Amino acid sequence: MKTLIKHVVIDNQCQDILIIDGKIAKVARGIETPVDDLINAHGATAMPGLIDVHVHFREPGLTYKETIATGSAAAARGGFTTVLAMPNVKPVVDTAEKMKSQVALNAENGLVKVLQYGALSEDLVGVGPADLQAMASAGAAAFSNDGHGVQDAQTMLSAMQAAKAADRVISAHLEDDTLIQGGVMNAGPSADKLGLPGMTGLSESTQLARDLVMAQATGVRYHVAHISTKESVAQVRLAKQMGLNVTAEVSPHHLFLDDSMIITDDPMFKMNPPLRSKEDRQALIGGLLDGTIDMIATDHAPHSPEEKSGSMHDCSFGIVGLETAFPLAYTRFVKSGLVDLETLLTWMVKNPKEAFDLDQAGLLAVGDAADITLVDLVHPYEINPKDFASKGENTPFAGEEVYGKVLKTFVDGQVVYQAKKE
Ligand SMILES: NC(=O)N[C@@H](CC(=O)O)C(=O)O
Ligand SMILES: [Zn+2]
Ligand SMILES: [Zn+2]
Repeated sequence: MKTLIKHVVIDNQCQDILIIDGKIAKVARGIETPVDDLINAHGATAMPGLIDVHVHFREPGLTYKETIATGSAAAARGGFTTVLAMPNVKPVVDTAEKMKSQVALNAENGLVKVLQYGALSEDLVGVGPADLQAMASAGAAAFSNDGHGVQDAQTMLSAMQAAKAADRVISAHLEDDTLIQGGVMNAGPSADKLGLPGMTGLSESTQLARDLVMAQATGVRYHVAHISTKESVAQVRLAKQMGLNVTAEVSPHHLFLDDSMIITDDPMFKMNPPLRSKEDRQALIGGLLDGTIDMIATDHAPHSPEEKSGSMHDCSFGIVGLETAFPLAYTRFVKSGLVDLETLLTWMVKNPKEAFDLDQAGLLAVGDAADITLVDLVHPYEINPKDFASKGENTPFAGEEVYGKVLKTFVDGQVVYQAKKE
C-alpha cells in the first residue's frame, strides 16, 4: 500500500511524504510516483504524531465517562498518535492477567496506539508492590499508581527495584494523604476568598523528596506525573544535576492557569494536583524552558456532566485535555514567540518517546512509522466542548480562541481523523 501526501510544510519547506506499508519511505519536494492513495495537504503543516504519556480512558468499568474508542478518537482529533493509559479503571490493572486483557482491549478498540500502565500496588491502595515483572511480560509499557500517591515507602522502594529489573519507567502521582486535609483547591488567597478548603503543595514535594532518595538508591527510571509546585521543580533540577534517571511532565492546565484565575466556585477548575499559585506556574514554565521538565502530558481525565456540576466541594477531580493541548500550547508558546514549533514538538513527541522508549512512535524520519499530524497554523478557531470526540466536556478552556487546528491524523499511514470541511 502506497500513499503520497502532497504539499505539506515541514520546517518552513514545502515537501511531499511518501508512505509505503505504514512507514515513511521518502520525504522530499515534488515526489512523482504511482500510488494507491494521493492526498493533497494544500500547504498544511506536517508534524510527527503527538505523544501523551498520561491519559485516562475509563474502560473497563467507568465507560459512562469515556471508552477506549472515544478516548482514542479524542487523541486522534487532538493530533496524538500514541498515548499511555493509566491503570485506574475498574477493576484496576494490577495483575498480569488484567494487563493481558487490557492490552488486548486497547489494541481492539484504540484508534491510535494505546499503551498501558500497570498499577504499582493492588487496587492502587494496597501495601506491598504488585507483580511488576509479570505485568511487564504481559505488555505493561510502564507503571503508575496514578490517582493515588503511594503512602508506604517500602511499597514504593520494592516497586522501584522491580521496575528497574524490568527496565520500565515508574510515573509517580505524588500525594501524601496526611497532608491533604480535605482540600479541593490550592491553599491560598483564592481558596480563602471562595471559602473552599485548601491543600498545600507539601503533599507533593515531601513525597517527591522521599522518592528521589529511593530513585537514586535503586537507579530506577523515575518520572514525575503532573508536576505542579516550584519546590518540585527545584528538586527535579537538583536530581538531574546529581545524575539521577529522572524525568518530569507538566500538564497544559498547570502551565496556562493558576489559582488566581479561579474567581467562582467552578467545577471545571477542580483537578488533582490543583492549579497552584502564579509563582508555581512561572516556575513550571521556567522548568520546561531550561529542560528540568521534559514534556507536556495532558492528564486527560474525562468525567460526566453530573460529576462536574455543582460546587468544587463535592465534584470529581480532573479535566479533559487531549483535544485542547496542542492548540493551547501552540498558541501560548509558539504563536506568542516564546519558543519555536520544533521546541514544542520536543516536549510533545521527542522527549516522551525517548523517556518511555516508545519505539512504535514515529518522528517523520525515513523508516519510521507513518504517524503524522497535519495542522492549520494560520486560521484561529474557538474551543467548543460540543465538538469533542471525547465523552468528557469538562474543560476550563471552552470559548478560548486558539491556533493549531488538527486537520488530519495518520497512524501507521492510515487516516484516523479528518476535520470536517467548514
Ligand atoms: N487528575 C485528576 O484530577 N484526576 C485523575 C486522577 C489523577 O490524575 O490523579 C482521574 O483519574 O480522574
Ligand atoms: Zn495523578
Ligand atoms: Zn492522571
